[in-house]
Amino acid sequence: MSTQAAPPSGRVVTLTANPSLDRTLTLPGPLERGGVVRLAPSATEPGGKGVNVARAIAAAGGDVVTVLPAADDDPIVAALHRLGLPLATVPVTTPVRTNYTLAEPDGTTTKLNEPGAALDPDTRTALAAVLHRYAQGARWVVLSGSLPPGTPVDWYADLVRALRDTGARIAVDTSEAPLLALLTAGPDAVPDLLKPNAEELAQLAGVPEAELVADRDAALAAVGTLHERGVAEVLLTLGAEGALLSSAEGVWSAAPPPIAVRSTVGAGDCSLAGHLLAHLAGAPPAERLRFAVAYGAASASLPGSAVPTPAQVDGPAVRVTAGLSGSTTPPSTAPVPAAGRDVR
Ligand SMILES: O=P(O)(O)OC[C@@]1(O)O[C@H](CO)[C@@H](O)[C@@H]1O
Repeated sequence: MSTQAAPPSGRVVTLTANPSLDRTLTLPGPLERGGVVRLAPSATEPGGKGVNVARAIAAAGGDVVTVLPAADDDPIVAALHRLGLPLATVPVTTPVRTNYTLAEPDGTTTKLNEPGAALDPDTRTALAAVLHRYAQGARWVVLSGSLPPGTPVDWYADLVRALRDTGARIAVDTSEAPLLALLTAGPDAVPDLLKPNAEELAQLAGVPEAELVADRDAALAAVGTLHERGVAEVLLTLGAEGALLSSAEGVWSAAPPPIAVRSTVGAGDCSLAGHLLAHLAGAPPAERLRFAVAYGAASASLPGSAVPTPAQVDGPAVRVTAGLSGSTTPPSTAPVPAAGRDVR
């Protein structure tokens, strides 16, 4: 169990352009395709990557606002109100998608994500305006998750450019075409922090995912290609293998404590939240990584898309190493926990 040395200071604003209601189906045994499965009662939680980041930050007492498209009477709005999460919605006429998680007893997590409804150009413009307004004076803006169908793949790049005059740092966690578009959009569209997982980095670097997970030098070389494109800080989450943080200040790697994995959904989002909470508390890079891994592990040990409270996060249990094979960095005054495979 761990608490931060200082409380998080400053606002975080997250955007979830393609939010979801996450329905977790808990299977009594291994999935048998073609059979009838009698489920335990299932739970539904508000989700989408930016929503999860915001929930974890709010649970730690951080100042956070989450921006999303949703009708006022959409169940996700009521669910977020119940959690007390400050939100700014742009109204739409289509319901928020439902994403399904199949959770098997051995911790295997299978995700079935609906595409979500398309956003019309006016809604996109309104989302960008709301985001810009809340970003004024914020410390971080987080752009997370897939883009709804039909959204130009370079929309995140446009948002990064538009947000620059707010002075907020910008973190991005996305995948596939939007991630590629972001990294090829030019130097004025580069985020301050990128949080790929091994699969995403492998796609970007053209290297097999297994190689990145097994070989830290290969992972570091691939991360280097992101720095070459101007990304200042990279948080590479490696599921059960921990994570790596790289910036001009150096490189740190961290291994999570052994945990019983219940659901890896949202573990990557919680890792990003842990990093941001540590940054807001003034923690140095090694501690930011410690918090990232500790939060990811705590998330993976919880069911469904649940996010941990600080009391569930065990920072000192995370082994942080300076460099790839250097000496272990003991916890400073700050703490936190880490992850199973980070399923999108
Ligand atoms: O379809 P996307 O936007 O890539 O991911 C959506 C999603 O899988 O991400 C979160 C976990 O990271 C879940 O809450 C949500 O269902």
